Amino acid sequence: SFFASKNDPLDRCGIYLAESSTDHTLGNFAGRAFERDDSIGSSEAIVQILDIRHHNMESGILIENFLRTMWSGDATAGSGEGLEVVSAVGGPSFSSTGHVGMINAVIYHPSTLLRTDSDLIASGYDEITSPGRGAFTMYHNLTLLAVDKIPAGMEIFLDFGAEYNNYANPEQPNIDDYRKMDEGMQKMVEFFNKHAENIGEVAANEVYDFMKKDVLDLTAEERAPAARALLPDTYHGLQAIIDVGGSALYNNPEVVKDLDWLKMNGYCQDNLVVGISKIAHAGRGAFAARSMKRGEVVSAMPLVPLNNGKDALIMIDDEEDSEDGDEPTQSYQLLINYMLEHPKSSSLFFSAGAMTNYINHGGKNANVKMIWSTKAWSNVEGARKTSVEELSQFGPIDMILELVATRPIMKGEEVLLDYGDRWEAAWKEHVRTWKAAATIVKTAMALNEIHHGVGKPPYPFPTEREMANDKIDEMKNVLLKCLILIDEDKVDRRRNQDGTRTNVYPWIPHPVAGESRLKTDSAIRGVNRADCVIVDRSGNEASGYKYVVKPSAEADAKKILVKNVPHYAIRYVDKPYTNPQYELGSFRHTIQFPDDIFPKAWRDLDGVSDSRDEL
Ligand SMILES: C[S@@+](CC[C@H](N)C(=O)[O-])C[C@H]1O[C@@H](n2cnc3c(N)ncnc32)[C@H](O)[C@@H]1O
Repeated sequence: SFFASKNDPLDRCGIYLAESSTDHTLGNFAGRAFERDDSIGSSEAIVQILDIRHHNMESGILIENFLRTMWSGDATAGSGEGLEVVSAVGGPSFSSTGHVGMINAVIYHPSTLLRTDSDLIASGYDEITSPGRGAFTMYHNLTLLAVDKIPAGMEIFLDFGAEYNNYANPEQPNIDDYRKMDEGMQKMVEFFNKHAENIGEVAANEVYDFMKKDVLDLTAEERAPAARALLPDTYHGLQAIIDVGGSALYNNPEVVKDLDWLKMNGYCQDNLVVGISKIAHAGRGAFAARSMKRGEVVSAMPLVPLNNGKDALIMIDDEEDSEDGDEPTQSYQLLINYMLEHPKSSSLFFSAGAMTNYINHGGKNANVKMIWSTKAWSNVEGARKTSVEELSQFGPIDMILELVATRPIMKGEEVLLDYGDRWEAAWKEHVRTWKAAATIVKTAMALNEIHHGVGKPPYPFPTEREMANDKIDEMKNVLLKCLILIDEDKVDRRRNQDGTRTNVYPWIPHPVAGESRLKTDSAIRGVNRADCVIVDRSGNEASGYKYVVKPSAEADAKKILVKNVPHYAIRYVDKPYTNPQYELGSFRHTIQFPDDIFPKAWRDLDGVSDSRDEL
């Protein structure tokens, strides 16, 4: 099962949170070696924040510092939820840094797009009748993907795109300089091993200098200075660089930390795995990946403050017809259910811990509690003395809460926190008064389950022509998305009856081997995710289904077809603004920040603000 096995890699921590080697900012470090295309860490929850800039156009609330710590909806497969989607995530996807020379991982949007919800549905969750409808996120399974070999102890560096502003800087080696020079050095070592003895030391050094100056100037052109800086003084130094794992690691030894140091000074980021909560209607939950002792840190939660948070998370429905003079309807973003609140503070706090966003309310059955971090590399004391208005001077590295076990936790046990009495009362009231809408419209989750249910045979997607008319109403809230990368070199040009031509490209799998840039682009920026229409289908249940699709996002859609698209690369997604998380009447409540640890300096309200719970 999920948790079993003696030499389970889960028994060793796979990734640690600590201070980055690059700056006073958070970083993540490999707890073991990773191969290219391995996934790193656990599968995170994603909370999609919708049109937040639009909803704050008139509020005057400063939200940019908060948003800067979030991903764009493109990176998490959520950009189709609305006009502007920003994604709140925790864990290594949140707390890793970037580096122009040493990108070794990407946030991998197909992991989320291709998620399944069979476990949730099998647990008895009924999306129509559950009072949990719209109260927890439907986005999960976000993972990091290694795009390079990563030695144990090395910092995880993500491609944020922004590093590429520095990509052309000739003073600074970039990822391709490192890679090409490593290849070159390998060849040089082979050359000198073979010939140095015969030609003698003087001639060998002359050859080396010739390669280093003239050959490099000719081949690396404007990258020559950056590339040359990576080469040792004499050819004798080449082998040592190859031996440590290449020029990037040789020139930046500080990016690899000692595993014992990490164990002592870092926070393990994969102590928790996701599963279906044991609590009815709660959705997913966090479960212990390994047994933990009382007092042990289960996970760390770096906090991101959002000033005037409750107001900033209000959505105003300005589409609604207000002819009758009614005020436009207001509701809260789903994110509020994932935020910490203290009644005496105007600030809310997003906790970006590894898997901590999955932790449910356990009331008296809670087995973890929050305490402040005392790590030497953090400056919690400084942040705690600063007023909420000034808090943005501090990064999440200085606002770390530890979730510690209040009793021994067994491997496989659900980890639960006490959200507070007011939360519990609000949830009880919600369950008492909640009524299911009479809806026959299915969500993407329900439809994907038909075609991709785990443990069920694949059920074919209908072609455009086969789409039954009586299904159209039921399907009106969803769109088809295909993961598409095409092999441009293998185009097949067909002449149509009307004289036009159609280009038919073969589909290629992703992740793709080869060029790093294409790989990171398609992984994180959603460039291989397109609206699509199914034109034809072949295969059967036993052999699997293959499709011919029309990528309708292409301007020239009519004239492009993609063939051999496998069944798994096709998914339904919800149309904008139809996900249950936007429905009025969905449960909304913050998590209580424990009073005994809430800093005095952050208390800027008088505290009689319970009425703010209601909109
Ligand atoms: C921070 S999230 C916890 C993770 C969430 N279960 C998920 O699947 O993403 C908080 C939300 O989880 C659900 N939840 C947490 N504890 C619960 C409980 N004891 N009973 C019912 N729902 C709960 C509620 O929908 C709440 O708004």
